[in-house]
Amino acid sequence: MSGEAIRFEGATRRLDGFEAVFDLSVAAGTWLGIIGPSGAGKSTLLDMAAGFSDLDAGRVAMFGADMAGIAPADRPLAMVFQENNLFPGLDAFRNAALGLTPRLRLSAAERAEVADMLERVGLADKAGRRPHELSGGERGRVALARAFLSRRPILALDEPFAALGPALRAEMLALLADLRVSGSGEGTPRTILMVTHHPEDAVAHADRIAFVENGRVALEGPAHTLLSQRNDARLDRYLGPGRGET
Ligand SMILES: Nc1ncnc2c1ncn2[C@@H]1O[C@H](COP(=O)(O)OP(=O)(O)OP(=O)(O)O)[C@@H](O)[C@H]1O
Repeated sequence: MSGEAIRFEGATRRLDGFEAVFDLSVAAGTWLGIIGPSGAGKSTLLDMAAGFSDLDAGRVAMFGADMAGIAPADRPLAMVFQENNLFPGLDAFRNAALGLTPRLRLSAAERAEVADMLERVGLADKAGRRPHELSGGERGRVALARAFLSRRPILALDEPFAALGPALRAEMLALLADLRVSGSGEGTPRTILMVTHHPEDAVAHADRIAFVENGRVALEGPAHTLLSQRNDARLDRYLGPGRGET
């Protein structure tokens, strides 16, 4: 899939004294890291893309189609939250399978597809466990399996691995990088919008980085150069002294 995966055009949300107005274009197949201070509007950006509430002005388009009035479930986007949003009463297999179909009865082919995805995320032997019987990293794996099974071309991740330690976070990011290519069917990598509080994670994995500040995309550019330019006072303030100079 080529072209533009998502475009924000003056996409506006007003919340109790806070106004976010986003203009941003993300090419299909891009991994975009979204960074910025707390309260800058990063989650609001993903929320606008997911369509959980209406815009106050402007528009969001995906693959050229205006998303106004399109329910979250009907958008070509899957969302992964930090809490993973797994159903506590369902085992890992069922939770993952919900990405494929809301039905509980699966065909043999569907069962095989879910089993294959659980294998890929390293949970083949834990398919029967419910979320509370899994570690944080394992729950994250189930959430990723569900997102990839949904076959939606855009994945939006809001601090998905924030609760994990550095080594496990690195492991999960590597898994995401692998699934993004190998788990995409036709060979086109998924487009990823990933909010992170770890700029180094964005540099390590993302193609591009958007720096969000005060409800705007203040800077957007290639991951490897955006943070090292250090010619922007707002970015300097966010990164702190001595960061991003590599
Ligand atoms: N439902 C809401 N009602 C009113 N204000 C809200 C609501 N949700 C978020 N806000 C405000 O909107 C602003 C942006 O919030 P948002 O969660 O998008 O920031 P963020 O960059 O994701 O922050 P963090 O990094 O801390 O998660 C904040 O000032 C927040 O207090």
